Amino acid sequence: MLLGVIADDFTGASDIANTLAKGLPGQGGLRTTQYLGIPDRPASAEVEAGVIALKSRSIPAGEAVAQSLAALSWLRAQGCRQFVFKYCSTFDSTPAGNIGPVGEALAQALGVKGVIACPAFPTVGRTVYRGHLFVHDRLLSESGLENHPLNPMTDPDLRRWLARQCQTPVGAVTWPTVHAGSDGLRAALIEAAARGETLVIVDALSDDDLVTIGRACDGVPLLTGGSGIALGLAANFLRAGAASGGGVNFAGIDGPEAILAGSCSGATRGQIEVHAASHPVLHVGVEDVLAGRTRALDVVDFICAHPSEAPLVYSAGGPEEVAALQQKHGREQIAEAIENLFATVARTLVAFGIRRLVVAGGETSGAVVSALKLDALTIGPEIDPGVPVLFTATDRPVALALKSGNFGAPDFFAKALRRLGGSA
Ligand SMILES: Nc1ncnc2c1ncn2[C@@H]1O[C@H](COP(=O)(O)OP(=O)(O)OP(=O)(O)O)[C@@H](O)[C@H]1O
Ligand SMILES: O=C(O)[C@@H](O)C(=O)CO
Repeated sequence: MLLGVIADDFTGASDIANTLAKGLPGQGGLRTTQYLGIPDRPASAEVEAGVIALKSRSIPAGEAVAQSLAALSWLRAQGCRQFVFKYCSTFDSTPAGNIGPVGEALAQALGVKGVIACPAFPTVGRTVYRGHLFVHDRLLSESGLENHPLNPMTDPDLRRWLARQCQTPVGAVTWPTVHAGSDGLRAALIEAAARGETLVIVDALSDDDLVTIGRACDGVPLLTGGSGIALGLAANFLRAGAASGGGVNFAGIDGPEAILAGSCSGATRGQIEVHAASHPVLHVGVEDVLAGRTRALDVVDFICAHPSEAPLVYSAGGPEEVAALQQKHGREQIAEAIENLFATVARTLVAFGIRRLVVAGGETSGAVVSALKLDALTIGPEIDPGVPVLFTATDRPVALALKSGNFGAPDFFAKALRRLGGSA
Protein backbone atom coordinates (compact mmCIF):
# COMPACT_ATOMS: atom_id res chain seq x y z
CA MET A 1 0.00 0.00 0.00
CA LEU A 2 1.35 3.40 -1.02
CA LEU A 3 -1.10 5.89 0.42
CA GLY A 4 -3.14 5.66 3.61
CA VAL A 5 -6.17 7.80 4.41
CA ILE A 6 -7.83 8.25 7.78
CA ALA A 7 -11.35 9.61 7.19
CA ASP A 8 -13.50 10.96 10.00
CA ASP A 9 -16.75 9.63 8.55
CA PHE A 10 -17.98 7.02 6.12
CA THR A 11 -19.33 9.21 3.33
CA GLY A 12 -16.19 11.33 3.50
CA ALA A 13 -14.14 8.14 3.16
CA SER A 14 -15.94 7.14 -0.03
CA ASP A 15 -15.60 10.71 -1.31
CA ILE A 16 -11.79 10.65 -1.08
CA ALA A 17 -11.64 7.02 -2.20
CA ASN A 18 -13.51 8.16 -5.34
CA THR A 19 -10.94 10.91 -5.97
CA LEU A 20 -8.01 8.53 -5.57
CA ALA A 21 -9.56 5.78 -7.71
CA LYS A 22 -10.42 8.26 -10.47
CA GLY A 23 -7.15 10.23 -10.55
CA LEU A 24 -6.71 13.05 -13.02
CA PRO A 25 -8.49 12.87 -16.41
CA GLY A 26 -6.65 10.58 -18.80
CA GLN A 27 -4.10 9.44 -16.20
CA GLY A 28 -5.91 6.79 -14.14
CA GLY A 29 -5.94 6.48 -10.39
CA LEU A 30 -4.90 4.17 -7.59
CA ARG A 31 -6.46 0.76 -6.82
CA THR A 32 -8.44 1.86 -3.79
CA THR A 33 -10.23 0.01 -1.00
CA GLN A 34 -12.36 1.57 1.72
CA TYR A 35 -12.09 -0.18 5.10
CA LEU A 36 -14.98 0.17 7.51
CA GLY A 37 -13.08 0.75 10.73
CA ILE A 38 -9.52 -0.43 11.38
CA PRO A 39 -9.03 -3.86 9.81
CA ASP A 40 -7.89 -6.72 12.02
CA ARG A 41 -5.83 -8.30 9.25
CA PRO A 42 -3.30 -7.14 6.66
CA ALA A 43 -4.48 -5.52 3.42
CA SER A 44 -4.46 -7.57 0.24
CA ALA A 45 -1.35 -7.02 -1.84
CA GLU A 46 -3.01 -5.28 -4.81
CA VAL A 47 -4.40 -2.34 -2.81
CA GLU A 48 -2.50 0.88 -3.61
CA ALA A 49 -4.59 3.31 -1.55
CA GLY A 50 -6.33 2.24 1.64
CA VAL A 51 -9.00 4.51 3.12
CA ILE A 52 -9.97 3.77 6.70
CA ALA A 53 -13.46 5.07 7.49
CA LEU A 54 -13.80 6.03 11.12
CA LYS A 55 -16.87 7.54 12.73
CA SER A 56 -14.80 10.06 14.65
CA ARG A 57 -16.17 13.42 13.53
CA SER A 58 -18.60 13.94 16.38
CA ILE A 59 -17.14 11.88 19.23
CA PRO A 60 -15.06 13.29 22.13
CA ALA A 61 -11.70 14.60 20.86
CA GLY A 62 -9.62 12.18 22.98
CA GLU A 63 -11.40 9.19 21.46
CA ALA A 64 -11.05 10.60 17.94
CA VAL A 65 -7.30 11.03 18.50
CA ALA A 66 -6.90 7.48 19.86
CA GLN A 67 -8.80 5.93 16.94
CA SER A 68 -6.92 8.02 14.36
CA LEU A 69 -3.53 7.06 15.82
CA ALA A 70 -4.55 3.39 15.77
CA ALA A 71 -5.55 3.79 12.11
CA LEU A 72 -2.19 5.42 11.39
CA SER A 73 -0.36 2.46 12.96
CA TRP A 74 -2.26 -0.04 10.81
CA LEU A 75 -1.58 1.97 7.63
CA ARG A 76 2.10 2.30 8.54
CA ALA A 77 2.27 -1.46 9.01
CA GLN A 78 0.92 -1.89 5.44
CA GLY A 79 3.90 0.09 4.13
CA CYS A 80 2.20 3.44 3.36
CA ARG A 81 4.57 6.27 2.50
CA GLN A 82 2.07 9.09 2.73
CA PHE A 83 -0.99 9.74 4.89
CA VAL A 84 -4.07 11.93 4.54
CA PHE A 85 -6.44 12.95 7.32
CA LYS A 86 -9.76 13.49 5.50
CA TYR A 87 -12.41 15.68 7.08
CA CYS A 88 -15.44 17.45 5.69
CA SER A 89 -15.25 20.00 2.87
CA THR A 90 -17.42 22.19 5.11
CA PHE A 91 -14.90 21.74 7.96
CA ASP A 92 -17.56 20.09 10.19
CA SER A 93 -16.27 20.38 13.75
CA THR A 94 -16.97 22.19 17.00
CA PRO A 95 -14.65 24.50 18.97
CA ALA A 96 -13.65 21.38 20.96
CA GLY A 97 -12.45 19.49 17.87
CA ASN A 98 -11.90 17.15 16.23
CA ILE A 99 -9.93 18.48 13.25
CA GLY A 100 -7.29 20.29 15.32
CA PRO A 101 -6.62 17.59 17.94
CA VAL A 102 -6.47 14.75 15.38
CA GLY A 103 -4.37 16.77 12.90
CA GLU A 104 -1.89 17.75 15.60
CA ALA A 105 -1.67 14.21 16.99
CA LEU A 106 -1.01 12.68 13.56
CA ALA A 107 1.60 15.36 12.81
CA GLN A 108 3.33 14.69 16.11
CA ALA A 109 3.31 10.92 15.52
CA LEU A 110 4.92 11.46 12.11
CA GLY A 111 7.30 14.14 13.41
CA VAL A 112 6.15 16.86 11.00
CA LYS A 113 4.97 20.48 11.09
CA GLY A 114 3.81 22.83 8.33
CA VAL A 115 1.02 20.39 7.40
CA ILE A 116 -1.59 21.47 4.84
CA ALA A 117 -5.15 21.97 6.08
CA CYS A 118 -7.42 22.60 3.08
CA PRO A 119 -11.08 21.57 2.82
CA ALA A 120 -11.53 23.02 -0.70
CA PHE A 121 -13.62 20.96 -3.16
CA PRO A 122 -14.39 23.38 -6.01
CA THR A 123 -16.45 20.85 -8.02
CA VAL A 124 -19.14 21.05 -5.33
CA GLY A 125 -18.60 24.76 -4.65
CA ARG A 126 -16.25 24.66 -1.63
CA THR A 127 -13.39 27.14 -2.00
CA VAL A 128 -10.97 28.71 0.48
CA TYR A 129 -9.83 32.30 0.04
CA ARG A 130 -7.80 34.29 2.58
CA GLY A 131 -8.52 31.51 5.06
CA HIS A 132 -12.30 31.83 4.66
CA LEU A 133 -14.43 28.92 3.51
CA PHE A 134 -17.11 29.54 0.89
CA VAL A 135 -19.94 27.21 -0.14
CA HIS A 136 -20.74 28.33 -3.68
CA ASP A 137 -21.16 32.11 -3.37
CA ARG A 138 -21.91 32.21 0.37
CA LEU A 139 -19.61 32.23 3.34
CA LEU A 140 -19.74 28.93 5.26
CA SER A 141 -21.62 30.58 8.12
CA GLU A 142 -24.41 31.76 5.79
CA SER A 143 -24.62 28.63 3.66
CA GLY A 144 -27.09 26.60 5.72
CA LEU A 145 -24.24 24.85 7.55
CA GLU A 146 -24.82 27.21 10.47
CA ASN A 147 -27.91 25.03 11.11
CA HIS A 148 -26.13 21.67 11.07
CA PRO A 149 -27.74 19.40 13.69
CA LEU A 150 -24.43 18.22 15.22
CA ASN A 151 -21.84 20.91 14.46
CA PRO A 152 -23.29 24.29 13.51
CA MET A 153 -20.61 26.10 11.46
CA THR A 154 -21.00 29.68 12.63
CA ASP A 155 -17.57 31.09 11.68
CA PRO A 156 -16.21 31.04 8.10
CA ASP A 157 -12.66 32.04 9.18
CA LEU A 158 -10.92 28.67 9.28
CA ARG A 159 -7.76 30.09 10.90
CA ARG A 160 -9.83 31.35 13.83
CA TRP A 161 -12.02 28.21 14.02
CA LEU A 162 -9.05 25.84 13.87
CA ALA A 163 -7.00 27.90 16.35
CA ARG A 164 -9.71 27.27 18.94
CA GLN A 165 -9.12 23.52 18.54
CA CYS A 166 -5.29 23.55 18.42
CA GLN A 167 -2.45 23.55 20.97
CA THR A 168 0.11 24.95 18.50
CA PRO A 169 -0.15 28.03 16.22
CA VAL A 170 -2.19 27.75 13.02
CA GLY A 171 -0.57 29.08 9.83
CA ALA A 172 -1.98 30.35 6.54
CA VAL A 173 -0.83 30.31 2.92
CA THR A 174 -2.89 32.60 0.71
CA TRP A 175 -4.01 32.11 -2.88
CA PRO A 176 -1.31 34.19 -4.66
CA THR A 177 1.34 31.81 -3.31
CA VAL A 178 -0.65 28.72 -4.33
CA HIS A 179 -1.36 30.20 -7.76
CA ALA A 180 2.35 30.91 -8.28
CA GLY A 181 3.08 27.17 -8.19
CA SER A 182 4.17 24.16 -6.19
CA ASP A 183 7.77 25.29 -5.44
CA GLY A 184 6.60 28.48 -3.71
CA LEU A 185 3.91 26.59 -1.82
CA ARG A 186 6.37 23.98 -0.63
CA ALA A 187 8.72 26.76 0.55
CA ALA A 188 5.85 28.49 2.39
CA LEU A 189 5.01 25.27 4.21
CA ILE A 190 8.64 24.82 5.22
CA GLU A 191 8.67 28.39 6.60
CA ALA A 192 5.42 27.70 8.49
CA ALA A 193 7.02 24.62 10.03
CA ALA A 194 10.04 26.69 11.10
CA ARG A 195 7.68 29.09 12.89
CA GLY A 196 6.23 26.13 14.81
CA GLU A 197 2.89 26.09 12.97
CA THR A 198 1.60 22.53 12.84
CA LEU A 199 -1.52 22.99 10.69
CA VAL A 200 -1.57 25.54 7.89
CA ILE A 201 -4.77 26.67 6.19
CA VAL A 202 -4.04 26.77 2.46
CA ASP A 203 -6.26 28.67 0.01
CA ALA A 204 -7.60 26.91 -3.10
CA LEU A 205 -10.13 28.14 -5.66
CA SER A 206 -9.93 25.62 -8.49
CA ASP A 207 -8.89 22.11 -9.40
CA ASP A 208 -5.68 23.60 -10.80
CA ASP A 209 -4.86 24.89 -7.30
CA LEU A 210 -5.51 21.40 -5.91
CA VAL A 211 -3.20 19.86 -8.49
CA THR A 212 -0.54 22.40 -7.43
CA ILE A 213 -1.08 21.34 -3.81
CA GLY A 214 -0.76 17.68 -4.83
CA ARG A 215 2.51 18.38 -6.63
CA ALA A 216 3.88 20.41 -3.70
CA CYS A 217 3.07 17.48 -1.43
CA ASP A 218 4.86 14.79 -3.47
CA GLY A 219 6.64 12.75 -0.81
CA VAL A 220 5.24 14.80 2.09
CA PRO A 221 4.25 12.46 4.94
CA LEU A 222 0.96 14.12 5.97
CA LEU A 223 -1.82 16.19 4.40
CA THR A 224 -5.16 17.11 5.91
CA GLY A 225 -8.31 18.32 4.18
CA GLY A 226 -11.34 17.47 2.08
CA SER A 227 -11.19 15.04 -0.82
CA GLY A 228 -9.86 17.84 -3.06
CA ILE A 229 -6.37 17.66 -1.60
CA ALA A 230 -6.10 14.13 -2.98
CA LEU A 231 -6.73 15.26 -6.56
CA GLY A 232 -3.06 15.38 -7.55
CA LEU A 233 -1.74 12.62 -5.27
CA ALA A 234 -2.34 9.58 -7.50
CA ALA A 235 -0.37 11.34 -10.26
CA ASN A 236 2.71 11.55 -8.02
CA PHE A 237 2.76 7.77 -7.55
CA LEU A 238 2.02 7.13 -11.23
CA ARG A 239 4.81 9.51 -12.33
CA ALA A 240 7.24 7.70 -10.06
CA GLY A 241 6.18 4.34 -11.56
CA ALA A 242 5.04 3.13 -8.12
CA ALA A 243 1.35 2.68 -9.05
CA SER A 244 -0.41 0.81 -11.88
CA GLY A 245 -3.15 3.26 -12.95
CA GLY A 246 -5.47 0.25 -13.38
CA GLY A 247 -9.23 0.77 -13.09
CA VAL A 248 -11.99 -1.31 -11.53
CA ASN A 249 -14.64 -3.39 -13.33
CA PHE A 250 -18.13 -3.14 -11.92
CA ALA A 251 -20.93 -5.00 -13.71
CA GLY A 252 -23.76 -3.94 -11.37
CA ILE A 253 -25.70 -5.79 -8.69
CA ASP A 254 -29.36 -6.81 -9.13
CA GLY A 255 -32.01 -7.25 -6.50
CA PRO A 256 -34.29 -5.44 -4.06
CA GLU A 257 -33.43 -1.87 -3.17
CA ALA A 258 -33.88 0.76 -0.47
CA ILE A 259 -32.92 4.34 0.38
CA LEU A 260 -32.35 5.49 3.98
CA ALA A 261 -31.88 9.22 4.61
CA GLY A 262 -30.87 10.49 8.06
CA SER A 263 -29.37 13.69 6.71
CA CYS A 264 -31.26 16.96 7.33
CA SER A 265 -29.19 19.05 4.89
CA GLY A 266 -30.84 21.35 2.36
CA ALA A 267 -29.52 19.20 -0.51
CA THR A 268 -30.90 15.98 0.96
CA ARG A 269 -34.28 17.55 1.69
CA GLY A 270 -34.46 18.74 -1.94
CA GLN A 271 -33.55 15.25 -3.19
CA ILE A 272 -36.23 13.71 -0.95
CA GLU A 273 -38.82 16.07 -2.41
CA VAL A 274 -37.85 15.20 -5.98
CA HIS A 275 -37.90 11.47 -5.20
CA ALA A 276 -41.23 11.63 -3.36
CA ALA A 277 -42.94 12.97 -6.48
CA SER A 278 -42.75 9.54 -8.16
CA HIS A 279 -41.72 6.94 -5.56
CA PRO A 280 -43.01 5.57 -2.26
CA VAL A 281 -41.59 7.47 0.75
CA LEU A 282 -42.02 7.13 4.51
CA HIS A 283 -41.20 9.88 7.00
CA VAL A 284 -40.21 8.71 10.47
CA GLY A 285 -40.92 11.30 13.15
CA VAL A 286 -38.30 11.86 15.84
CA GLU A 287 -40.84 11.85 18.68
CA ASP A 288 -42.46 8.65 17.39
CA VAL A 289 -39.06 6.96 17.34
CA LEU A 290 -38.12 8.23 20.83
CA ALA A 291 -41.46 7.07 22.24
CA GLY A 292 -41.21 3.66 20.58
CA ARG A 293 -44.29 4.30 18.43
CA THR A 294 -42.21 3.81 15.26
CA ARG A 295 -39.93 0.77 15.36
CA ALA A 296 -37.42 -0.69 12.93
CA LEU A 297 -39.87 -3.41 11.87
CA ASP A 298 -42.45 -0.81 10.82
CA VAL A 299 -39.85 0.68 8.49
CA VAL A 300 -38.79 -2.73 7.19
CA ASP A 301 -42.43 -3.61 6.46
CA PHE A 302 -42.78 -0.42 4.41
CA ILE A 303 -39.67 -1.16 2.35
CA CYS A 304 -40.53 -4.81 1.85
CA ALA A 305 -43.91 -3.73 0.47
CA HIS A 306 -42.09 -1.83 -2.36
CA PRO A 307 -38.91 -3.85 -3.05
CA SER A 308 -38.36 -2.65 -6.62
CA GLU A 309 -39.89 0.83 -6.52
CA ALA A 310 -36.93 2.68 -4.95
CA PRO A 311 -38.65 3.11 -1.54
CA LEU A 312 -37.20 5.90 0.59
CA VAL A 313 -37.35 6.37 4.36
CA TYR A 314 -36.27 9.67 5.88
CA SER A 315 -36.17 11.46 9.22
CA ALA A 316 -35.34 15.00 8.15
CA GLY A 317 -37.17 18.06 9.33
CA GLY A 318 -36.51 21.73 8.52
CA PRO A 319 -33.99 23.74 10.60
CA GLU A 320 -36.58 25.21 13.02
CA GLU A 321 -38.14 21.82 13.66
CA VAL A 322 -34.74 20.19 14.22
CA ALA A 323 -33.70 22.98 16.63
CA ALA A 324 -36.96 22.70 18.60
CA LEU A 325 -36.68 18.91 18.88
CA GLN A 326 -33.06 19.14 19.97
CA GLN A 327 -33.95 21.73 22.59
CA LYS A 328 -36.64 19.44 23.96
CA HIS A 329 -34.92 16.02 23.75
CA GLY A 330 -31.17 16.68 23.38
CA ARG A 331 -29.07 16.58 20.22
CA GLU A 332 -27.20 13.37 21.07
CA GLN A 333 -30.29 11.51 22.26
CA ILE A 334 -32.06 12.18 18.95
CA ALA A 335 -29.03 11.35 16.84
CA GLU A 336 -28.54 8.07 18.71
CA ALA A 337 -32.19 7.06 18.41
CA ILE A 338 -32.41 7.84 14.68
CA GLU A 339 -29.03 6.28 13.88
CA ASN A 340 -29.95 3.12 15.82
CA LEU A 341 -33.23 2.91 13.95
CA PHE A 342 -31.56 3.15 10.54
CA ALA A 343 -28.82 0.72 11.60
CA THR A 344 -31.34 -1.92 12.69
CA VAL A 345 -33.43 -1.37 9.58
CA ALA A 346 -30.39 -1.81 7.31
CA ARG A 347 -29.20 -4.95 9.10
CA THR A 348 -32.66 -6.50 8.83
CA LEU A 349 -33.09 -5.49 5.19
CA VAL A 350 -29.78 -7.01 4.11
CA ALA A 351 -30.64 -10.19 6.04
CA PHE A 352 -33.97 -10.22 4.13
CA GLY A 353 -32.18 -9.91 0.77
CA ILE A 354 -31.86 -6.19 -0.04
CA ARG A 355 -28.91 -5.90 -2.44
CA ARG A 356 -28.77 -2.20 -3.32
CA LEU A 357 -28.77 0.36 -0.56
CA VAL A 358 -28.40 4.12 -0.75
CA VAL A 359 -27.73 6.00 2.50
CA ALA A 360 -27.74 9.79 2.94
CA GLY A 361 -25.71 11.45 5.69
CA GLY A 362 -22.24 10.75 7.03
CA GLU A 363 -23.22 9.85 10.58
CA THR A 364 -26.17 7.85 9.30
CA SER A 365 -23.93 5.98 6.84
CA GLY A 366 -21.48 5.23 9.63
CA ALA A 367 -24.24 3.74 11.77
CA VAL A 368 -25.68 1.73 8.87
CA VAL A 369 -22.46 0.35 7.51
CA SER A 370 -21.14 -0.54 10.98
CA ALA A 371 -24.34 -2.51 11.58
CA LEU A 372 -23.81 -4.40 8.31
CA LYS A 373 -20.38 -5.57 9.53
CA LEU A 374 -18.78 -5.33 6.08
CA ASP A 375 -15.05 -4.96 6.52
CA ALA A 376 -13.96 -3.65 3.12
CA LEU A 377 -15.60 -2.15 0.04
CA THR A 378 -14.18 -1.82 -3.45
CA ILE A 379 -14.59 1.56 -5.15
CA GLY A 380 -16.56 1.49 -8.41
CA PRO A 381 -17.63 4.24 -10.82
CA GLU A 382 -18.65 7.74 -9.74
CA ILE A 383 -22.41 8.45 -9.38
CA ASP A 384 -22.18 12.20 -8.75
CA PRO A 385 -19.10 14.22 -7.66
CA GLY A 386 -17.84 12.81 -4.36
CA VAL A 387 -20.10 9.74 -4.37
CA PRO A 388 -18.89 6.48 -5.93
CA VAL A 389 -20.48 3.05 -6.19
CA LEU A 390 -19.15 0.83 -3.39
CA PHE A 391 -19.47 -2.94 -3.53
CA THR A 392 -18.55 -6.10 -1.70
CA ALA A 393 -17.02 -8.99 -3.56
CA THR A 394 -18.66 -11.72 -1.46
CA ASP A 395 -20.96 -14.53 -2.68
CA ARG A 396 -24.01 -12.43 -1.66
CA PRO A 397 -22.74 -9.11 -2.95
CA VAL A 398 -24.17 -5.80 -1.82
CA ALA A 399 -23.78 -2.46 -3.61
CA LEU A 400 -23.93 0.75 -1.64
CA ALA A 401 -23.91 4.49 -2.17
CA LEU A 402 -23.05 6.60 0.87
CA LYS A 403 -24.05 10.17 0.09
CA SER A 404 -22.64 13.06 2.05
CA GLY A 405 -25.47 15.29 3.22
CA ASN A 406 -24.70 18.11 0.82
CA PHE A 407 -23.70 16.12 -2.25
CA GLY A 408 -25.60 14.90 -5.27
CA ALA A 409 -27.88 16.28 -7.98
CA PRO A 410 -31.63 16.70 -7.23
CA ASP A 411 -32.43 13.28 -8.81
CA PHE A 412 -29.59 11.58 -6.92
CA PHE A 413 -31.55 8.79 -5.24
CA ALA A 414 -33.07 7.23 -8.36
CA LYS A 415 -29.82 7.70 -10.29
CA ALA A 416 -27.77 6.05 -7.53
CA LEU A 417 -29.97 2.93 -7.56
CA ARG A 418 -29.62 2.71 -11.34
CA ARG A 419 -25.82 2.98 -11.10
CA LEU A 420 -25.68 0.34 -8.36
CA GLY A 421 -27.56 -1.88 -10.79
CA GLY A 422 -24.92 -1.28 -13.44
CA SER A 423 -26.88 1.08 -15.76
CA ALA A 424 -25.72 4.46 -16.91
N1 LIG B 1 -35.40 15.25 12.34
C1 LIG B 1 -34.22 15.24 12.97
N2 LIG B 1 -33.98 16.05 14.02
C2 LIG B 1 -32.78 16.07 14.65
N3 LIG B 1 -31.73 15.28 14.30
C3 LIG B 1 -31.92 14.44 13.27
C4 LIG B 1 -33.15 14.37 12.56
N4 LIG B 1 -33.04 13.44 11.57
C5 LIG B 1 -31.79 12.97 11.67
N5 LIG B 1 -31.12 13.54 12.68
C6 LIG B 1 -29.73 13.29 13.08
O1 LIG B 1 -28.93 14.32 12.48
C7 LIG B 1 -27.65 13.77 12.12
C8 LIG B 1 -27.45 14.04 10.64
O2 LIG B 1 -26.09 13.79 10.38
P1 LIG B 1 -25.60 13.03 9.09
O3 LIG B 1 -24.11 13.07 9.17
O4 LIG B 1 -26.23 11.70 8.94
O5 LIG B 1 -26.13 13.94 7.90
P2 LIG B 1 -25.40 15.23 7.31
O6 LIG B 1 -24.72 15.95 8.41
O7 LIG B 1 -26.40 15.95 6.48
O8 LIG B 1 -24.37 14.56 6.34
P3 LIG B 1 -22.78 14.80 6.20
O9 LIG B 1 -22.18 14.58 7.54
O10 LIG B 1 -22.42 13.75 5.23
O11 LIG B 1 -22.64 16.20 5.68
C9 LIG B 1 -27.71 12.29 12.43
O12 LIG B 1 -27.09 12.04 13.66
C10 LIG B 1 -29.20 12.00 12.49
O13 LIG B 1 -29.51 10.88 13.28
O1 LIG C 1 -15.99 16.49 2.28
C1 LIG C 1 -17.21 16.36 2.22
O2 LIG C 1 -18.01 17.30 2.10
C2 LIG C 1 -17.76 14.98 2.40
O3 LIG C 1 -16.88 14.02 1.93
C3 LIG C 1 -18.02 14.70 3.83
O4 LIG C 1 -17.11 14.45 4.56
C4 LIG C 1 -19.40 14.84 4.33
O5 LIG C 1 -19.63 14.00 5.42
